[in-house]
Amino acid sequence: MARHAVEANFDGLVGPTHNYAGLSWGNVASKSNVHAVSNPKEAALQGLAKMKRLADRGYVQGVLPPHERPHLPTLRALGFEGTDEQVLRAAAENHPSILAAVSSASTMWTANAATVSPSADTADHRVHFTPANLSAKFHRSIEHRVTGRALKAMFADDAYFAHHPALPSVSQFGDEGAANHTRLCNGYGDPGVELFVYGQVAFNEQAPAPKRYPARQTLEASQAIARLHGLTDRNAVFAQQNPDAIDAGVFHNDVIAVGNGNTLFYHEMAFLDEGRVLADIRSRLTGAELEAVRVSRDQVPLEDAVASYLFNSQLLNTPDGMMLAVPGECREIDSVSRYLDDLVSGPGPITSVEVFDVKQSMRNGGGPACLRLRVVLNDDELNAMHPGVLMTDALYQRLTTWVEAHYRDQLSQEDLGDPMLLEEVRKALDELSGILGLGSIYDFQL
Ligand SMILES: NCCC[C@H](NC(=O)CCC(=O)O)C(=O)O
Repeated sequence: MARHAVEANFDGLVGPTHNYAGLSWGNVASKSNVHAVSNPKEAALQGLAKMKRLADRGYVQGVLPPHERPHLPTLRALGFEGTDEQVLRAAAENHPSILAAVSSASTMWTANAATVSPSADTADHRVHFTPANLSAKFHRSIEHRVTGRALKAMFADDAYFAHHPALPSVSQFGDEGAANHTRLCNGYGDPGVELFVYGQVAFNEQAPAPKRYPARQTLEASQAIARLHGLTDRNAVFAQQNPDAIDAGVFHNDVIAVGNGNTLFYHEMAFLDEGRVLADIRSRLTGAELEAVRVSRDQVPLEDAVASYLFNSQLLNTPDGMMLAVPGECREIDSVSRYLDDLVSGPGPITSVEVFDVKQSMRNGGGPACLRLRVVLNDDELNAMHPGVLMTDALYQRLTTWVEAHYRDQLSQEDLGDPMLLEEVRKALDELSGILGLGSIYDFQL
């Protein structure tokens, strides 16, 4: 008999240095908003409002803390010396691009924090976590150590939870975490099928690959994660992303597909070999029939899918079907808005659509799905995890007050070298570790 389990969603709390630095070549929004002035306070409040709304609807909602940025240990490792102020000044004056990279609040996109396999799928029946090395982008490659610490603090009991270090940080093992990983299942507590989507085969130069933009995830990385998590051919499927989609700005699979339960919602351009992917899932899925909700180019052109982030939505169970939690931009693009109206009035599994305003994050290429890490937990595992990070009315109030007290309402590239900003961040994060009860996870606290 399957255990009762829930899908808990852990959203990344937006950090106080949220800014638009244009760091992600291949991510259209990041490039087109380069050097716009950001509003970190609004960004964090938008994220908290999303978490609160979903928690109020009865979903298990948690929060992952932001990291210390600018990250002084990285600047020191790159040879910047002296007091913190001197290090910051030297970086700001001589290497503003490096300072921007170590100042990114990119840990908000927790779909890239880790890959998580639920205990119903793994050989040792524990929940397995591997933080993503994010080696494709320097600003993101510095996330995994602190992410690993936070995940260990939240899921500490090794009777239930297994933590692996990130894969080797080289392009051959480029790993972007759950953004390229979807689980199909009957009930959450039933054994499922884990779909790993990769952009490129690293050790075969002849294999199909994008021409314009980088493929961030390799097959070899996905296979390594599956091995580490104790998955087998019976419950893991590996599928190549369509290289043309990557070249059109689909830098992660979660920009073009999302799955929940027995349903895979995807664009026809998502996979290199769509027929094989569906057949591989169907032959492994037990207890349920796969519902493939396919969106054609005629319904939604690929560029509209990328601009609206239609597929970067959360697909959530409701009492009478499934709800698609979409970013506001989906209602601003005609083809997408029309498609959504048809979708919910049709016979398929997706029965409602709700709009979430995460514009500050969207302008860096992060929609509702990028902002959350899914962790399927059975009742014992939910009881065993650290409860201080789970969203309640009280935690929402505390975090909102905390953001109001510590965050700026505008931030430009010039502000990143301000020593006051670093001080504000450390003070805020020190207080936050207390609020969340996670202990010391930041370098400045060790
Ligand atoms: N899953 C969504 C990730 C978005 C993220 N954007 C960024 O890092 C842009 C940051 C900037 O350009 O300032 C990325 O591309 O990895």
